Amino acid sequence: METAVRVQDVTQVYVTEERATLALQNITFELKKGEFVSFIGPSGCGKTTLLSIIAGLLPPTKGEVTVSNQLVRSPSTKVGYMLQQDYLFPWRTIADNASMGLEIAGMLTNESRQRSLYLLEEMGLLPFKDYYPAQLSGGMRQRVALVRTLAAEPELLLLDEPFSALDYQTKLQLEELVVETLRAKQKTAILVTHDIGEAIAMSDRIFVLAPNPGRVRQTFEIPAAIRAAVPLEARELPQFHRLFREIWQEFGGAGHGES
Ligand SMILES: Nc1ncnc2c1ncn2[C@@H]1O[C@H](COP(=O)(O)OP(=O)(O)OP(=O)(O)O)[C@@H](O)[C@H]1O
Repeated sequence: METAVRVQDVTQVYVTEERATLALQNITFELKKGEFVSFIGPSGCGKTTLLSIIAGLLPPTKGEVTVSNQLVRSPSTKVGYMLQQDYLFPWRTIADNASMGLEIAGMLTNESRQRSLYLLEEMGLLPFKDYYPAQLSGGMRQRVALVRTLAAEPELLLLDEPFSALDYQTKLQLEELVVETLRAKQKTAILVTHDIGEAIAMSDRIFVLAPNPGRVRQTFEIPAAIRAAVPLEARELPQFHRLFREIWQEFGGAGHGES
């Protein structure tokens, strides 16, 4: 299958007056088209730095990133970024928020606006298209943010803890919606999360990062039985619990919860 993302020997050093921090050291991996991977690891291991480099927001000190065989030098509509906060504009309707990414990218046409309305429908949000963000729940707002990200038809989605501000039930529903939507559209995705359970339930592969210097400590392939299930069902499987314990031990069992 074709390679969607190639991260080659990426190293990032932050230099301040006080110190130089090796935030990432020689990170190398490849993702196939349609693959969903997660990065987990303690605070400060370089997760946000890595996403910023892949998004083209930060040039790496060393190494390179290609998305669909094109070198990443600056942000592009090929890469969609979804964050913990939805960053919807309170004065714009849901439909106008959903098409905002298209507008900013200069891609707003009748056709692309229609596509964002269709995505709103897929996410069960069409009845709310004329509402304002304050009239929606946190989970609904994150769904609008997902529509906004998908409307520009990115080839790669970067998901930086997009569910961490939601209650547990909403989080599970959104995990399922995101996995099913991305699988159906064959989108490649990179999720950053502190939640081991979420990473196992959603991914094909998990990279565990370690800090000082930020590096890949271990990689886990997710068993087929888990990948075949939707996230809620995946959590019931014995393979899920075995893997959870294995990754938990990798962390020393501290500071990381299933919820
Ligand atoms: N702009 C910056 N200037 C200097 N040091 C930085 C800068 N940004 C990040 N760092 C340092 O680089 C390392 C990695 O930071 P990064 O934010 O990528 O980690 P993270 O894994 O995303 O952390 P968290 O889970 O807390 O968000 C940390 O030691 C951090 O202090």
